[in-house]
Amino acid sequence: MTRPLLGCIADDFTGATDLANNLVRGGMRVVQAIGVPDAPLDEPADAIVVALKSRTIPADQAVAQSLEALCWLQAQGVQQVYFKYCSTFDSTRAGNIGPVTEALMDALGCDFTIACPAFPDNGRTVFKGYLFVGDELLHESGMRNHPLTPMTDSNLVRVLQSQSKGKVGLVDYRSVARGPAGIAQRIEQLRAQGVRMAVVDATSNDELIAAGPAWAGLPLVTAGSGIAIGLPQNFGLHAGTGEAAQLPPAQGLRAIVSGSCSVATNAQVVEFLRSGGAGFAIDPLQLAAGQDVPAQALEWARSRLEAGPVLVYATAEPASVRAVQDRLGVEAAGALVENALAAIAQGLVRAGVAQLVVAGGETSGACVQALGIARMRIGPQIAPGVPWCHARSPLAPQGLHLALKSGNFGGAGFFRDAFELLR
Ligand SMILES: Nc1ncnc2c1ncn2[C@@H]1O[C@H](COP(=O)(O)OP(=O)(O)O)[C@@H](O)[C@H]1O
Ligand SMILES: O=C(O)[C@@H](O)C(=O)COP(=O)(O)O
Repeated sequence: MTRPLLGCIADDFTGATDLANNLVRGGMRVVQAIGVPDAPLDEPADAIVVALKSRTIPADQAVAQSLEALCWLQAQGVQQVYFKYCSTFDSTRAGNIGPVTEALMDALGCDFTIACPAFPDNGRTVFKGYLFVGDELLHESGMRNHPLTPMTDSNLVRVLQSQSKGKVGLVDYRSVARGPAGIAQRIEQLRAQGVRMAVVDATSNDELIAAGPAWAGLPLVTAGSGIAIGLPQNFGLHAGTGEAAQLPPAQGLRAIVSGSCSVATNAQVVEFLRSGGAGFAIDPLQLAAGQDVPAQALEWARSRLEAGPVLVYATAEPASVRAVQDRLGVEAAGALVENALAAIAQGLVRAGVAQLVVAGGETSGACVQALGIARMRIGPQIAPGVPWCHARSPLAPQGLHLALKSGNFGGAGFFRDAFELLR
């Protein structure tokens, strides 16, 4: 069996399918594992993505889990390691991008790496070290109100430096415009200045593809999913050489579980309800008061599932999220809602749902773990960064289709578009 070339560690589950999707589109055969597998890889793959739920946990735990993933990936013989985080650089004050990056560098004996969240297909661009989300700077975008990782500084050199011991620098757009030779020259300058990590400017797919060869010699790259489109060429693979898995035909009932409070998800929920979709809103304060909200949601869903996709959502606008957090605390509110949505996802699958969209990275982590899924196959793309996947679960031995939607990905009609693609 061929050895995998690229070993990836993703800090959340939507991010993992996003990266796997871009690698597949770039020509790689990809295996996506949920958590660190307890056995060696048993199928041919060019890349393996290990999905962790480590974005918002304490930094020391994120480091420990990432190092465990690294160890397993090294045992599979990977040649390069890719630490995948969010294209909006989602982090807490403590990290975890800086601490995990530095721990991986130390373990790999690597003295330099890059940090590039650019994902132009979804409007994430980096210019002079500043991250833009569409036409807005990161700190002016909806990300300033994220329930768990509010992003209030758009200067990524400053953000990464605040989480890191080593020195952070910038490979700016002028060097990137000169292609791999210009980038190599800039990296040498930065190394001479004692810089260990460099944010990389990138504003287009063309730049990311052209820059790809510049990363070939790095044992570790850290990024959103964007740079993945430039990596397969380093291993002699190109778009069109691999293909998205042919997923089995879709069967079973359809549902959406949404715990994302991001701007795009709020618009998607509004649009689904506006167009006549059936929705059940979860009130976190009722959960906190001990009401069996999951049972109520499942009771509500059971009579509606035959008629078409149902939506169960905790998605809310920032003011309402803040009010809940003020009452319950940020972490407690997040965990309460995630656990409830995970129990609902389990109940829905037990009730015959086999086409499930989950909106939100932390939410997806909680749901996929609750479904006992170990591995996912990547299928066709619904929207940039969001593929349909297929997985086996002890609750659905025949398998189920899953789409893990990152909070800010997808247009307003995403939920209906997703099911339409499976028809
Ligand atoms: N109404 C709500 N009030 C407070 N917290 C909420 C509410 N709805 C969802 N949450 C929490 O907000 C977080 C959203 O994060 P996540 O699922 O990663 O979404 P995104 O992909 O948009 O970042 C989760 O921890 C979720 O449980
Ligand atoms: O890179 C991205 O933006 C996504 O792949 C991602 O990580 C999304 O995280 P959530 O918005 O928390 O789903």
